[in-house]
Amino acid sequence: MTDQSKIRNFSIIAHIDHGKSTLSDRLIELCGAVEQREMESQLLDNMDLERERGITIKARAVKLSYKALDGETYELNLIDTPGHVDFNYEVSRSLAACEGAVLVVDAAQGIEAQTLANTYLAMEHDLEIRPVVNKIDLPAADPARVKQEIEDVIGLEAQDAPEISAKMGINIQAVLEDVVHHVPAPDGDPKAPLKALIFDSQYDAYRGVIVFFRVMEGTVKTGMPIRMMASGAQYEVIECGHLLPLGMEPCKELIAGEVGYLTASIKNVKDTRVGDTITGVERPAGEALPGYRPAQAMVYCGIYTEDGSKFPDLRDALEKLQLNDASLSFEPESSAALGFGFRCGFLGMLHMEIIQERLEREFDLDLITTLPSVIYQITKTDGTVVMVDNPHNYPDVGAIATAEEPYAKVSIIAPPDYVGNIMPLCQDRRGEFKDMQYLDTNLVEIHYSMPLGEIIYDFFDTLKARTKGYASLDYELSEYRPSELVKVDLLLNGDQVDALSFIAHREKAYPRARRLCEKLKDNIPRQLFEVPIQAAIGGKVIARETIKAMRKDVLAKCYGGDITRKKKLLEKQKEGKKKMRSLGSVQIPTEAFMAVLKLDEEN
Ligand SMILES: Nc1nc2c(ncn2[C@@H]2O[C@H](COP(=O)(O)OP(=O)(O)OP(=O)(O)O)[C@@H](O)[C@H]2O)c(=O)[nH]1
Repeated sequence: MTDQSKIRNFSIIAHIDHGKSTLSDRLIELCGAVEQREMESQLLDNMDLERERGITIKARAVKLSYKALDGETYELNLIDTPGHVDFNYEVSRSLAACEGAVLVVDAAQGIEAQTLANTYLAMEHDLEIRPVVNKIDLPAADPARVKQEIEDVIGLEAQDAPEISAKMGINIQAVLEDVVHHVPAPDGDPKAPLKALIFDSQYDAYRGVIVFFRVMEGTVKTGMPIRMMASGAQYEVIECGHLLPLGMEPCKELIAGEVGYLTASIKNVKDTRVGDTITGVERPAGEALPGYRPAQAMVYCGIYTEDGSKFPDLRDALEKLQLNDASLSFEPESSAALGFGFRCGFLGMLHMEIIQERLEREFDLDLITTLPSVIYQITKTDGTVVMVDNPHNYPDVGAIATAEEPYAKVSIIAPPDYVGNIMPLCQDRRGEFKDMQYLDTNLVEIHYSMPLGEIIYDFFDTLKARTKGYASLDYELSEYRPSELVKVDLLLNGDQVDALSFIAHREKAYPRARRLCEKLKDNIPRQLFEVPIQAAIGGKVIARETIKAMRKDVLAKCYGGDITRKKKLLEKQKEGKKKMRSLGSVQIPTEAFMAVLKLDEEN
């Protein structure tokens, strides 16, 4: 049986680009797990998209076998964490599976925003944090200064922190020695009823869902009947084992403290939610592990294919993605402007972009997406309550008794110097200040209550820009509150374009409507006739732009007196006009349409 005292479970945390992935690779390499030539450049980020965007989307784990200088062999489980606010919950579950964290700090840059934010997260989970100073090969490296900074700013003992170059492979072993000797071994009774924490899962076409977990108490065995405590789903373990860098290694059992995977003919990741507790059916645990939270879609948008006949392909693609992503939701909808498509729900804007990109890239679809929206709660005058995630379904003003929008509890952590930049931003986003407290002399935590609709529009990016990247953000849906909501319709040539309607707070509706009109004007090519662009609330126009008619003399090319040709051309032009009008809308080139929708996300 595995010796618990020889197990070390840890994550690597760092500010972006400080060398987290490079160090992971080096650790894997040093443990002899993978020959260099076999190794993909970055094993832990194993999706193309992740590699290209330089972010880690889903948590992963890998087991390394390390023969330490003390002659003992240790089982090291390196658990990777995603790095964006949309996936904060997954990060928290991954950290909950660890006892320690290696904090990588760039020897030239020193402490940066996410260094602090991630350290704080690790502290919340009571992890043993081990600083490592990376990139000592750089000419600008100043490890002594950076160590002092770690001590002064974070308050972590850092004088003995390993000084390394992950890129050049210098002093990597010191990191492993440090982990082995300072990160505590896991505890937990292997004989207790099973409690295993799910921190990730993945769909595999042949084996069904592969669940990644950390055993907190008890033992997982092949053949054992198990139950997911939150979802209630029951299965029998077909295979369990360890996650090695190049694949899975089955074994008979995994004891408390170990990290591994199991398969059980599970058809859908929905049954194996991140954060859920796996227990045994025969001897179930009394209560689940703390911290489970079902994934909740925060942002919705309509997704359509450019080519309407590709609708079935879009459905197939979404179904496939959903097998692997329990937080993606979708249902069919239709639009007069765009045809048949799906209303999709996401954890946040990044999640939305990732899904859109995967649909386009992995499934070769050309998409049109509508403006993102949150879910509004409308009580009608007849007493019925409707949840509206699509402006198209927004009831008539006359039928609405109260309109409510979702609010979120927002927590921002930043150095005190930036408070002066953060507060006006939150106020501008209709935030309601709650409180502010000093975590230590260098960090404050500010709480706001803010409409979710204001957060999803680039709040995170603006916050980062205003704090030189130093602020970190976390938010959680709290409640619905009455709000002065309006539905704004966009009219082209007098006809409503349903895909461009949006719901907003009255105050924000005007500027947004104006911007949208301007963008439409800039993006729609001139037509043969003048096209008014209007934004209206109810019947009242609140913004207007005009696309001037193309001044093309259609007769210019007709030399001489060929009257039939002239007639034909004039006829064609008229037809053109008619076609546009009789279609009930202006023909907008798809690219222009997308440009308008895309640009608006930035506002
Ligand atoms: N000079 C030097 N460059 C390094 C070292 N370690 C990493 N780098 C470089 O720094 C850049 C970022 O490294 P990554 O390992 O991708 O950083 P990361 O923290 O994983 O970044 P994200 O995955 O985007 O969060 C890459 O270009 C690496 O080659 C080092 O020790 N010395």
